[in-house]
Amino acid sequence: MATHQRRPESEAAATHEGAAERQELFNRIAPIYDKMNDVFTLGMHRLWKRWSISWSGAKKGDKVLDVCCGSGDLSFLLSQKVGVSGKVIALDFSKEQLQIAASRQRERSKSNPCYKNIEWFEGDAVNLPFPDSTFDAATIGYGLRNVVDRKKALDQMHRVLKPGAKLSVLDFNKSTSRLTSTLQDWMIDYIVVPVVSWYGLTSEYRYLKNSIKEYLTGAELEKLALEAGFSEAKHYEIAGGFMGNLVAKR
Ligand SMILES: C/C(=C\Cc1cc(O)c2ccccc2c1O)CCC[C@H](C)CCC[C@H](C)CCCC(C)C
Ligand SMILES: C[S@@+](CC[C@H](N)C(=O)[O-])C[C@H]1O[C@@H](n2cnc3c(N)ncnc32)[C@H](O)[C@@H]1O
Repeated sequence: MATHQRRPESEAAATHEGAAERQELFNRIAPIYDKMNDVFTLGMHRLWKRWSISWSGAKKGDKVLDVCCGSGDLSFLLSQKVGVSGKVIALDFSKEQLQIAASRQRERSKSNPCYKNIEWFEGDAVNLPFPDSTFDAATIGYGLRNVVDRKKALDQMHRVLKPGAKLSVLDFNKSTSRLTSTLQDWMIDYIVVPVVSWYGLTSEYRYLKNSIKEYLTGAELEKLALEAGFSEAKHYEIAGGFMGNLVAKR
């Protein structure tokens, strides 16, 4: 009888290879996700997200899409950018992440009604429930690397963008520099994982390391975006090469 050998810990990403496993992973880490991002980047991830929004070209009155919105960091920045006359559609397949996003929206809307322009959707990035040519801009922050079928997600984002609109893809940079990738691994192994072990989330953050290894380089992301039909694609390295942002024009 065939037995399913459990993969060694070193292939943590492989044990989260399916979409359902990743969906559960993000449900599990939702309670500490935002806090850990602030702690481990000393809040700098918020700056990188602001840059990503700027690269999207979103402006006042636009209707924009945030794919893999999670707890809503990019959605809230887009909300401020498009203002009360604009609309933000934010999609994720993690119920837990979306619950945190909606709770944050309720809280923030008390002091700034602008945030009421965000609408949350539970859905899959590879099957966006929106018509063609709907959005003036789109973002996907730390999401594309986690989507199993990245090409399909890019095809979908291309489809729902208006001609000439931009997609901004913020994520880790799969660096071609051995020093940078070694430093990334070291920080996750010796700083991130020991801390999150206090919350019993070791394998979830070990997945992070392997997902970066299995990601695409900047040049490969540019190529994939062009294959998805985008007319232009440019990848920018930020944060000393630890992170990167792809800007693709429809
Ligand atoms: C906002 C950040 C990461 C979001 C994020 C994305 C994922 O795919 C995950 C998967 C599984 C668990 C967690 C995440 C996740 O949080 C950016 C940094 C947050 C990281 C937790 C910190 C990792 C340290 C980096 C290797 C180096 C930090 C950069 C330096 C400060 C310039
Ligand atoms: C690391 S979080 C990023 C959240 C947010 N964009 C940010 O920048 O903090 C990745 C998010 O992608 C979502 N995700 C991964 N694969 C997805 C898919 N196929 N469809 C929809 N959401 C997905 C996860 O549920 C998770 O909330």
